[in-house]
Amino acid sequence: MERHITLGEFIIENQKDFPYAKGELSALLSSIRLAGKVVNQAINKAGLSEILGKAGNENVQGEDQAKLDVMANDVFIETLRNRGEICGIASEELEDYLIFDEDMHKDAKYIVLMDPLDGSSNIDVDITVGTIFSIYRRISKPGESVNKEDFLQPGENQVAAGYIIYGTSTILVYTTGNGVNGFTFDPGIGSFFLSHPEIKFPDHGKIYSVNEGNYVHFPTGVKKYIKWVQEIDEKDGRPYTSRYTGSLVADFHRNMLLGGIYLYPTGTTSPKGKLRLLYECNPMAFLTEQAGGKCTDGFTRILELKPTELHERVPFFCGNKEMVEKAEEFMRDNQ
Ligand SMILES: O=P(O)(O)OC[C@H]1O[C@](O)(COP(=O)(O)O)[C@@H](O)[C@@H]1O
Ligand SMILES: [Mg+2]
Ligand SMILES: [Mg+2]
Repeated sequence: MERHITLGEFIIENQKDFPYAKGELSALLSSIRLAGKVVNQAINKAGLSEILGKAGNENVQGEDQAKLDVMANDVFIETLRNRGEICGIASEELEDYLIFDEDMHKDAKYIVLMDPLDGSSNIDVDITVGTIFSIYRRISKPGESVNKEDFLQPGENQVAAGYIIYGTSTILVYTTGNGVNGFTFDPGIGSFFLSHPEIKFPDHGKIYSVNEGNYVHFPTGVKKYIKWVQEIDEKDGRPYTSRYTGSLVADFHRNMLLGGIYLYPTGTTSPKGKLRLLYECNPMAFLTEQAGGKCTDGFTRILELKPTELHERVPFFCGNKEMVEKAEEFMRDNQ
């Protein structure tokens, strides 16, 4: 039987593809893998522990934090703090970015931005959730103190991005700009193995993912696009199928494998949309483009947007190129 290579072997083997390869990025990816295992274990037995339910405080987004949001945030921060590959981190669950100023971090070249637990509304009801991460080289010089500019870089500066999906199986999917690969966790062995090599969006998609409960609040362009996908047209396989889990990672993963579009547009209740540019949209946009798809805010390429705030939100149109271009057409024609 063909032996699946482990994530560790793959990271080392592909280190050469990375211009600055000295092993720090490989070590950083391994740290994320380690923290992911710890969070995965907690999620798998969440119902048997005190980890379900709300933590009793609000995060900077004004959302009630789930205990698992806090736990996952702590696990990733402490794992990365103890391993020295990064000089700072920003998270959905932290108001401001965190500088690691211990000596072992001073010369570290990378920073991480992350959504420790994505799909929080699904935690207590056992529906798939995830972790999203985005990695940049710092702009400030090693030895200097980390500053806001290090975190407010456009998405096209990312050196790596990915997610861990805690679903029927746990899969870590990432890119360093050389394609997208997925690794399934084997709990019996305790390792991630290459299971989804060189993931590409299929040529055509037939799935649309949007919270139609917000339909009345959507811009005209989105309303017309949704009506269009629901019309009958055998030639291009409409009506499309509606699939929406409430977890970005789960909807994105399905749509990347099967072909589809995920939309979180602006709305009268969320004038800038809901998803956060730095640790939700940028990493998914990097993966999307590496997998042959397209990702915009309805008009502009997500990866070209210049961030101004850590937790800023942007409208998000992501998926098969032709599907996103069709949605953009409706947005342009109905401005
Ligand atoms: O419930 P809504 O408004 O449709 O929003 C669902 C979206 O919000 C999110 O839950 C936001 O992420 P967090 O759970 O990390 O806050 C996405 O995963 C999901 O796609
Ligand atoms: Mg999220
Ligand atoms: Mg989250």
